[in-house]
Amino acid sequence: MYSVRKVTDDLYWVGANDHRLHLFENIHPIPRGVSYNAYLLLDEKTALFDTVDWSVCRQLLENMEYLLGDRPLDYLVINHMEPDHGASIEEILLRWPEVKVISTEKAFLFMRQFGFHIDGHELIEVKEGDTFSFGKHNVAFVAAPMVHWPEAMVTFDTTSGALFSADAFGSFGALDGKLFADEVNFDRDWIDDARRYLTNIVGKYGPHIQLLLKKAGGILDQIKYICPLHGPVWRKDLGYFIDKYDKWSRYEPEEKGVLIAYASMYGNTEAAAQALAARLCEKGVTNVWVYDVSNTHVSYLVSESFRLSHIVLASVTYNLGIYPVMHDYLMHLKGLNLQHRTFAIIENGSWAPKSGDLMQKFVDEELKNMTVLNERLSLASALHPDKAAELESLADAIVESMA
Ligand SMILES: Cc1cc2nc3c(=O)[nH]c(=O)nc-3n(C[C@H](O)[C@H](O)[C@H](O)COP(=O)(O)O)c2cc1C
Repeated sequence: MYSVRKVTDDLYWVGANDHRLHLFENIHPIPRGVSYNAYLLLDEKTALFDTVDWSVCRQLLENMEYLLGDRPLDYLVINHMEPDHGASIEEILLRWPEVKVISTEKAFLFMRQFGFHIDGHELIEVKEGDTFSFGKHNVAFVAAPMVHWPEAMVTFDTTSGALFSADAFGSFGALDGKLFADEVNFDRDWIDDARRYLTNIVGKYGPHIQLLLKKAGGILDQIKYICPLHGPVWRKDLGYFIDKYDKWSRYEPEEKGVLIAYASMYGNTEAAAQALAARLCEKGVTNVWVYDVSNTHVSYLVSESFRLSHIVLASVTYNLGIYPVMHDYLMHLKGLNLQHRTFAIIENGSWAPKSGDLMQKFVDEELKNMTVLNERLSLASALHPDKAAELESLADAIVESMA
């Protein structure tokens, strides 16, 4: 059975939702599922913008057959050919052998690399600034390299103001009937998954997102809809989400607040993390979030690190090193290029505490544009009352640095 939503009079969402996949890219948990969005334009010519993951191809086909009726599919526009969107390309070509495929040179190369049989079909290679007409609707193609793959482009419908934004402006989370961001409480129910999606998946390519935002900036007043490949479509309050993207891609925190990430085996470092959280709240800083790195998936830690201005690393020493799970979290921050945060350190060890120096070295040498506060809390096995003054000065230093 078809399941489509109308975006405009002649543009339809023909994608599908997936609640079965546990790990997006086989790494990021998606407890709220995910949507694969594709859009069908019924103009004088018909055009499908992107396809869907293979797991939901059947739904895409039913949606298209319903809307097309006796009409042929004239064009397939591929903005992004990563398999969660491109996997159904070949099926579309098999069912509509006359369809002409519009995409970038690199995307065609990737299609061949992935083994799609595209040759023998009419391929229309486009690049930055090229335009095309489907009848009433004229579109312009805009290169979006590394948002999130090098072949990516976005397509702007200059007639309707719809921006087919590929992976940009996407989010984890299945739509479950609600297509538009204004049909949900986005700021309450979606923003965390949108941030987790963007920061973990494209976080490394902030400058490339900035480039795309600059291009979009020139036509901001003409953009009426943002149609991403995952998550809700935007037709109201576009500035809210564009502003979030701007912050994330400039590595600026959204909020003044403290993330306390602790690594603890027997609970003593955890107790110190809790004591610090309590002291901070006592001093009026209540935007404090405490996470155990061992039972929090790193994608959430990354997302929270992008949200908040301050990060406290509290780790036991483990075989003269940083606790491995904490080290993994730090490696993710490095890989995703996070910058402009203030760090504080709590270390623990029973015979040769090293984690403090090592975490400091990591932040200083492996991350960019970070500040580490001088005050450090160093524990020999457990936090005792004789450390109250050190704890206090660490809390004070954090509060002062937030002013
Ligand atoms: C496998 C293992 C390796 C450890 N390596 C060190 C070490 O190199 N140096 C050290 O001072 N303590 C080491 N410790 C001890 C813990 O870091 C220490 O007991 C710490 O206080 C535990 O804090 P927690 O209660 O938060 O787990 C090690 C403990 C384990 C289990």
